[in-house]
Amino acid sequence: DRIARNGLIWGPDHWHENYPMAKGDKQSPIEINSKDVQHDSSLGPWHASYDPGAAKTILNNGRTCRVVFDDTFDRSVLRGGPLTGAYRLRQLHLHWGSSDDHGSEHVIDGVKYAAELHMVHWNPKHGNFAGALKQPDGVAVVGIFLKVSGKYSRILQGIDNIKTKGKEAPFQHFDPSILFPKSRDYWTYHGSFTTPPCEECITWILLREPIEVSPDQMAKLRSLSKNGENEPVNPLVDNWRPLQPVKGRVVRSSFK
Ligand SMILES: COc1ccc(N2C[C@H](O)c3cc(S(N)(=O)=O)sc3S2(=O)=O)cc1
Ligand SMILES: [Zn+2]
Repeated sequence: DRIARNGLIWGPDHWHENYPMAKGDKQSPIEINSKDVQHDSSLGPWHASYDPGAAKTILNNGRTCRVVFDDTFDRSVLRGGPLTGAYRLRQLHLHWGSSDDHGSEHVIDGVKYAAELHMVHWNPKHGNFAGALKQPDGVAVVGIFLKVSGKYSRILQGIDNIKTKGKEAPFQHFDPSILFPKSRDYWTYHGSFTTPPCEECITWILLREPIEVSPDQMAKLRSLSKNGENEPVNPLVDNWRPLQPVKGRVVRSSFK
């Protein structure tokens, strides 16, 4: 009952009962309408310098597929763009749908992508991750849209051995930079985690150019299960939060 009450089972409309931030005025995801976007010429390029050796494991936590990195020092960092200072890469994960026509959290001019990959970084000036959560400049998430096409790009090869909730496997010598598209163009706005506790501590950096994944890669993502190994099969799909109100926020772009 406690689990049901914390909204993870009842879903997004109940999260605010345990996480009041879920009804804040800087929630994510949002729809980005190009007509309302403001180009900001002061927004420079962002730079990621990731150490492939920082990658540790890939796991299925029943809600997403996550790769975790060693963030005990400035080993894999993101800087530039809208950010001040170097933010440490902590983990990456994905949100996806039950079919190719939806699955992303952010929506661009009405377009929903098949999936959205999030690279989560935190600002070490706040001491640790828990401290960073409480700061408006505490966390930076790079969002990359995935679209399905015949062209083949290997994402997260290790999905095979984390089929059920709780499964974890080594995931080493992995440089997440290979996931970046050619263009560095991005939108940026201030928002929140798209899952509880929905803290409004995130500088979102959404890449304009989607990356392409093959149908079988998407099928692999959709073959993950929410359930544990010996429980009834409950496919892990549609782990995206519905759109949240923009509430007057301005989305800026690095491009015209
Ligand atoms: C105690 O507060 C916490 C806050 C956040 C987290 N994490 C797990 C969340 O699911 C979550 C969701 C993220 S998203 N979809 O990019 O907005 S990023 C992220 S997390 O890995 O930082 C853990 C504890
Ligand atoms: Zn996410």
